[in-house]
Amino acid sequence: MGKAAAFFVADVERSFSNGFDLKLKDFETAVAVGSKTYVICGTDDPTSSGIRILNKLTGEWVIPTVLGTKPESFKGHSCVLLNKDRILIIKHNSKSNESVWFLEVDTQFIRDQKKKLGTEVVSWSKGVIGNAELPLVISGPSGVGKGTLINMLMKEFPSMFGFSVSHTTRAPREKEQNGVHYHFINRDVMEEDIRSGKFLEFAAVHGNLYGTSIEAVDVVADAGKRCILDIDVQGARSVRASSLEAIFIFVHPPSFEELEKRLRARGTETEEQIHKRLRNAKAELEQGNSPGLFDHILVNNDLEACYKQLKNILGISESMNTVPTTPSKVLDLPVDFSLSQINEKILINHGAAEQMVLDLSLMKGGAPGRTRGLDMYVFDP
Ligand SMILES: Nc1nc2c(ncn2[C@@H]2O[C@H](COP(=O)(O)OP(=O)(O)O)[C@@H](O)[C@H]2O)c(=O)[nH]1
Ligand SMILES: Nc1ncnc2c1ncn2[C@@H]1O[C@H](COP(=O)(O)OP(=O)(O)O)[C@@H](O)[C@H]1O
Repeated sequence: MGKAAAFFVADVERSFSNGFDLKLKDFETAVAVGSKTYVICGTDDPTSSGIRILNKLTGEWVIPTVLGTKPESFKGHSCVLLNKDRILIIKHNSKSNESVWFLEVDTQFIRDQKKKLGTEVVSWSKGVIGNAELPLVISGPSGVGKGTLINMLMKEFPSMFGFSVSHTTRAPREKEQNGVHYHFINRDVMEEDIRSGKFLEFAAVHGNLYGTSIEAVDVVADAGKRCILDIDVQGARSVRASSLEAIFIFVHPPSFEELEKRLRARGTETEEQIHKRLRNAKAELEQGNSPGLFDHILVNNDLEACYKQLKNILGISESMNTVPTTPSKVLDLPVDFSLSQINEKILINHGAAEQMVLDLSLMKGGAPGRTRGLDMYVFDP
């Protein structure tokens, strides 16, 4: 999404919508979007999806498929419809670093998912104050050294980077731990999860299914870290085509012979698996060079030199061991407030002389990732 356009004025409904009784409970809000009314549930009930939709033409209620990681603890909140495609939700009595959420109802991502899933779909996207660093997608043939480079980065900068733990149907290697290296999963379950829209991308690689769940990326972002995805070229292509912005890096071996040597020396695959990986490596190397897919190509010849180059691309130096961006000041949001808007600014009205403002003019990103570039500050008129 580019720069946000002028906002559509919020249409927050009370108890009735087009003559239908919405039966709103405590902490529930209703927002009209075209011929539908979205009721956002205010409870923490884990059995509830939290969202129900009234079709105002037929009076029918639908429980949509809800994608993305939903906010924890969700009681008092205020909301506003933006651009007719997403509902901005600000939690009452919360801290500014976890108060802003978007429920996407008609963005491109939602329209694509509706087509794919054949159901009503909404998706949560957390709002981030400031500019969270873009996720990093690292691809390259098996044995080229992706895992080694990623481990070096995570070891040197543990507070800066987090690994997106993929799901796979392949069997664990001896030293691999479930939930750390991969979520090892049965094929039937993974296929069902793919059908229900849990995956940002997935691909069949070397005869197994691999995929990145939306949650895997959200977990890292929620820990305030920059997410690293180790995925194959098909996966990188899918992410490139999605609305998740990222930096794409392809790791190239110095030669095919060296790749084979590393793969054998690693000693984690059978001879048959090594052959399959080497066969696939040829195609991957060709695709890695395809124009427009990768932002950077790294040749992993000397490991230390390659690692240094990777850090240069990421703009980090030896002396950095904290999050590179200056963290924004965390503000306390009042127990109760209402929202109004002036162009791309949302005013948080709570009766005090000083006013809180959420500035959306540099808003970017959105589901299946976070919504970044927001600013929140106190304004004393
Ligand atoms: N598309 C996609 N590829 C993945 C994912 N996770 C891992 N891969 C890729 O699957 C391939 C095989 O990974 P793995 O079995 O760990 O073997 P290795 O590459 O030899 O270490 C690699 O190219 C990974 O980048 C994922 O979530 N999605
Ligand atoms: N630049 C390098 N020179 C020599 N060996 C390397 C280099 N980079 C990685 N390796 C080794 O090659 C093997 C494969 O690396 P790994 O990180 O597992 O690859 P990938 O994750 O891409 O499959 C490992 O045994 C690793 O120690």
